[in-house]
Amino acid sequence: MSGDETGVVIVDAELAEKAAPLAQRLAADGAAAKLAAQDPTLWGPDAESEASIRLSWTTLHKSSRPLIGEIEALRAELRSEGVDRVVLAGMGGSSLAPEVITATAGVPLTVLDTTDPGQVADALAGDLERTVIVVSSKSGGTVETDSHRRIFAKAFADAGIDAARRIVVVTDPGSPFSELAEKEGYRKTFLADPHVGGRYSALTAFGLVPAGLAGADVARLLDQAASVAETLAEDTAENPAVQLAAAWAAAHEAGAEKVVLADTGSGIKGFPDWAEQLIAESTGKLGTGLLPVAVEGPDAPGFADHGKDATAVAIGAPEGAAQVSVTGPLGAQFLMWEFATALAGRLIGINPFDQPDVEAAKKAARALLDDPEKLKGGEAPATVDGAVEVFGSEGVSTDGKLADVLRAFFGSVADGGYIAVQAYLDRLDDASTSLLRTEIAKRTGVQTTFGWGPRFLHSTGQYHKGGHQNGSFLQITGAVGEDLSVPDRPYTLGQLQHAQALGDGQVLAEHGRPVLRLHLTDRAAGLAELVRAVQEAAQ
Ligand SMILES: O=P(O)(O)OC[C@H]1O[C@](O)(CO)[C@@H](O)[C@@H]1O
Repeated sequence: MSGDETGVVIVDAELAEKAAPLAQRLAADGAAAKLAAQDPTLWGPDAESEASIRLSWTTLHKSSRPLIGEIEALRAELRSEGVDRVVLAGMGGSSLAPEVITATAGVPLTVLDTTDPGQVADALAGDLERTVIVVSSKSGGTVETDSHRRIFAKAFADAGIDAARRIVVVTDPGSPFSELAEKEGYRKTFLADPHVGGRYSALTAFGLVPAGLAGADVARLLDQAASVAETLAEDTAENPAVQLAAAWAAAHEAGAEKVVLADTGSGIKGFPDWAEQLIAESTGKLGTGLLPVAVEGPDAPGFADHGKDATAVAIGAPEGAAQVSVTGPLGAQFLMWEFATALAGRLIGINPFDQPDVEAAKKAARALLDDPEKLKGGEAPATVDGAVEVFGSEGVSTDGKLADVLRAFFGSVADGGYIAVQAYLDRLDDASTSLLRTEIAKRTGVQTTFGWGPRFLHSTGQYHKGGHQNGSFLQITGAVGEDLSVPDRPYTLGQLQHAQALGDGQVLAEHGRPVLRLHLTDRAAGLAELVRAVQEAAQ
């Protein structure tokens, strides 16, 4: 983990000048100290009741301490039984932080936040004799996580392993998972603080248990957070969280609602993927908010060549086109970004603790699963080009070859809008799909995000439906080789994955957004054709 001082520097003089009065306003309002003291009135009367049950994260560096011994004891116990492979089933806030923590610490953790049958089958093919699965869900009702639990429980049983001894649950008190864990006699249940929302839960049991069981030094994370906690509570314009919030809000006011995040050698692995959920789900609502755009590095398109609609934020040194630089070790950064996001919410005028538009896509997917005929896709593709079937929402041109379709699609992006590539594929075996982000951003000059479905539905999905309505959506789905059934459920993983893509596409289309779905009937061949067509379309 990076040993740098925790700090925020607004490198861009023009932005610094615009941010200064907002930072002064936050300091004069006493907002940082009130936030540290968990004052729920900071976001106005409409947000007060939700905020009053969502602020315990400001003191987790103290309240999470007792967990450390429990995690260490369980890890030692498991290792003494030869169990040293940790699989984590969890969506959004229930897996993004442990993924960053373990990647940064260099310890292996298999994260399941997918419904791709191939990706889940690969996780099942690991050595089950040595495997423990951490099933993490605040609500205890998330369909992906429950499906993984069912699939692994059966696989353990089929392999003659006592499944209950290999399932560890992290959930909120009283959730369906906590009741189930008791009934089934699962190995251990960690009950998290219900007064912390998923995206603010990095330093609760949700972040610490899977990462600690996998071997990361989670006590150190709490030390790092503690080292910056007092500074974050100071009502000064120099407070780094105040600086970051003021920079974001000033940029937003000036029409730069996109925040492009690039790592510039922080030593933290994958931080933008965690920050994406925090920023998008917290701010993207009521037709406003900040759109995080996670990019590959400071030379990547979107960062290096960003226009007036975006702010370039470096995680690490202020390289290249960076307008803001944020430094510090991971534990401190978690807390600092959470403070900054909550304070930015106050400046932008939204409630940073709800996610009003997430449910719509879940509902649409459920409705499709209940109607197998619709799900089978009676709908015929508008065009087929090689291994790619083309489906478009109303008003999206599907005429001609794939390159023509893409040319028309790129050409129709709103002024100052963005393109979101959403791939419902295997993020390990189909990893190269993410290169499409770079290709499209480079060739169109439009800010372009990339998300794996259904993972992004629990992250940036809120913004796409609730934030600024200027996105154009490119969905990619793929043929499923061998499907996996979900024990005691009337659907397979492949059907669930398909329903999630179609359901979210429907909701986006109902918001009047253009949705182009490209279905790869052969994943490898279709992807190669798609990359070629993108290059041809944007010549
Ligand atoms: O921990 P849970 O309840 O399974 O939820 C997972 C994620 O889903 C969301 O509720 C959005 O769908 C996130 O806010 C959350 O982090």
